[in-house]
Amino acid sequence: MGEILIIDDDPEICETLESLVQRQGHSALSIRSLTKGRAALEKHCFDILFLDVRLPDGNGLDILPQLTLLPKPPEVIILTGKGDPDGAELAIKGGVWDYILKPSSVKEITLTLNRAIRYRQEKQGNNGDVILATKTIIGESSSIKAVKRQLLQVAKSSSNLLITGETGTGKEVFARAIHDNSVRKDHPFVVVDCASLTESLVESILFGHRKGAFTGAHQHQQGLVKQADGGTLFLDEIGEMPLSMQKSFLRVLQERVFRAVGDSREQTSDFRLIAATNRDLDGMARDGSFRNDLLYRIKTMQLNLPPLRIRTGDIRLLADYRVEQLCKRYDMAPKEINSDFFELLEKYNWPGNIRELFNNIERALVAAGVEKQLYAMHLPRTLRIAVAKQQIEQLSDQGREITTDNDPAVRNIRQQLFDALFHQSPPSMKTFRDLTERFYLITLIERYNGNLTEILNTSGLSRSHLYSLLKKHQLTVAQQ
Ligand SMILES: Nc1ncnc2c1ncn2[C@@H]1O[C@H](COP(=O)(O)OP(=O)(O)OP(=O)(O)O)[C@@H](O)[C@H]1O
Repeated sequence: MGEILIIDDDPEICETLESLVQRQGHSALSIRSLTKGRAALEKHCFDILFLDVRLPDGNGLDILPQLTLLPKPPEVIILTGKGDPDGAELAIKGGVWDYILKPSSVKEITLTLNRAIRYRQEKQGNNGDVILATKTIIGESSSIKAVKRQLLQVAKSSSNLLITGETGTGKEVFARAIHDNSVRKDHPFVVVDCASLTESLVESILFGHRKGAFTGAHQHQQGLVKQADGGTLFLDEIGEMPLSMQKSFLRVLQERVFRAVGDSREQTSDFRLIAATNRDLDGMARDGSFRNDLLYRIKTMQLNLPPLRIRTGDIRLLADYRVEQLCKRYDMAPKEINSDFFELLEKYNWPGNIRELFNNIERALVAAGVEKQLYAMHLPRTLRIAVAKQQIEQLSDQGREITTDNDPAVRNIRQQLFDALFHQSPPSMKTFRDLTERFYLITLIERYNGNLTEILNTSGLSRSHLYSLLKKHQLTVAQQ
């Protein structure tokens, strides 16, 4: 049995909550103001606190810092109204357990309350410590540290969660870590890849089917939603879920009730939903390709993962981790990583993020074979060319103001590009010609400091030909 405190100035809400709480076998105390609520919390230890945001003598959220000072702070469930859209966000940032939007169904409040009580009991059996199992989440940059802190917060709650981030940023890794750090960790973590669901089979895969429900349904089949009962249902790439399915899924989310294909009985499943996407769901909702009401439901809480290019400081850690992991997996002797290997990795902008980084490292390891050290030259040629091109682009942009022919960076990059081009199979004639044409022009512009007459004399090009080449390579001749 738990002890529940309700702080809300609305007598009707207090009454409803009190009777609901008591029906679940807990004791309840209602208080109508913030000041009296503070006093009650000082005097007595409560397990759960239902807290209204707008109170006659202040904002309910202001009480949160005081709670952290209590020896055994209660789990907080915020009661927030529709007119207070920031309430939920502030509440989550303040580290509360969950929030309920007023008015809410009795079922929804009961579910939230029961989860909070269950969490509380487990936590007490645990001395109150939550151990963050993030061994698989590598990174020490400030942006990843901030997301790890949020991970700890959202793992405490059972609210629906949307993880956003570019492809390969680790959305599934985070979803698993949240599950592993939650009270549901001993129950299944079920992954649904929405991109691979075909419209005809989607209902049966998610909700299951009865024997004979359709041609080919030779036996009863349990769906993924039921398999996630007690655990976490992870909907990967939710933006790909067919519109027809979004409607049925919304009902499951609201009521946690569903019907298997060909079955007249309803079944229940108590799962925590985590959805992930690299698409702009708000934009999709605006143009009608994603249901607004479903979006509103799934993004009760949100976690946004940073792209690798804004946390280049983590690249070394990730590379070390991956090399060690692969050496163990393939039973290879540990390899040392040369600094030029890291330097090259740090120069690339990684549109495919950590997945792309890991793939390239694996290819380098294969290329290195039994060699003890990993060098930049072991990295795939395509990557080295991309880095060289990227740098030349940067330099030629800057070149209008700063580069000189003696700039070691320019020479170094050219060398890198030629090494990269001829290290394995040579490029096509056209690629090679385009690249060398570009270097040639950049070199002339630098050498003659943008003096058009000298560039024309040396190159032997006609003025119109030179201009068309400059246009092709997006270069300009500017005197310094
Ligand atoms: N912080 C991290 N530490 C270690 N490995 C990571 C981290 N983040 C991602 N990875 C690894 O990167 C790869 C891609 O991760 P994951 O599949 O979770 O990305 P994703 O964002 O779900 O990708 P997609 O959008 O394409 O589904 C996996 O091999 C994963 O183990």
